[in-house]
Amino acid sequence: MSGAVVEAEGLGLTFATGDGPVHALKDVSLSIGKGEFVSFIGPSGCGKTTFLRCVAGLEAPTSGSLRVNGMSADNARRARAYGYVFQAAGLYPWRTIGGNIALPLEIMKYPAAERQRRVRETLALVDLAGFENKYPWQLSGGMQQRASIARALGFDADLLLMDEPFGALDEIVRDRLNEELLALWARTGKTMLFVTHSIPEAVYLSTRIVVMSPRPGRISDVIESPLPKERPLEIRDSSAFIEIAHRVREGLRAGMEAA
Ligand SMILES: Nc1ncnc2c1ncn2[C@@H]1O[C@H](COP(=O)(O)OP(=O)(O)OP(=O)(O)O)[C@@H](O)[C@H]1O
Repeated sequence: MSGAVVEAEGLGLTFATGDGPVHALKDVSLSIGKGEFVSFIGPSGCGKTTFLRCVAGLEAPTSGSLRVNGMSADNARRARAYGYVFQAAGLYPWRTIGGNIALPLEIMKYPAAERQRRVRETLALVDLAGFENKYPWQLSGGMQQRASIARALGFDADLLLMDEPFGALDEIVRDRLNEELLALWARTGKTMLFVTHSIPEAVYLSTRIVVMSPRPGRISDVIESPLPKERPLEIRDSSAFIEIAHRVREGLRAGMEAA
């Protein structure tokens, strides 16, 4: 066994639609090791969400193979191998922030005291200590997104799947959350799969950037980041950062031209 957290080999997914087949993914091969921070970037419709949903066992590939934590994606889903964070925070408005974070733990039948402990712990991790009894509408958009990350962290999965979690936020809030997410990643050592449309966000966060292109959705470039693990926001002005951003942009352009 390779020990990879995610191992995709020749992965393909074709949706049968009324207008004919849609090749959402074609021949995607990628191995993601423990503790990596991998971003997926590409134009709308290139299969980023579909790939994440395959890893999550929510979509069944039509060709190739996929292992998550050494098992089928379906079994990994059953074993609750991952936390999933969506673009919209998706908190239940009638539950408090603590109640929202506790919900998956209730479903998994964690005892009340353990639920309480984990709610407190994850809220502290995302810098929301003390907000347990507030309702989602009492929090800003950025705080709600942090609460949804806390919910995904609550049951200690080693793998976090994040689909454009900060896409709807303004740039200043997004910068702050990017910094916090990096700190959280450094503290927890989790494996991150992160979908984004933003080149600076992908370059700032990732140890590896997967550039995708559409029709059919496939990988057009994989970029290893030479940036150090410690990354103050100012690193975005460094020549190393600008160079990687340039390569991502070129990869996106080449992918669009080939499509
Ligand atoms: N359930 C489905 N049935 C049919 N086609 C689908 C389905 N889900 C996705 N697709 C198609 O598959 C392709 C890839 O979609 P996907 O949502 O993975 O792209 P994406 O890169 O995440 O796009 P975006 O950046 O807009 O979120 C698109 O052409 C989409 O229309």
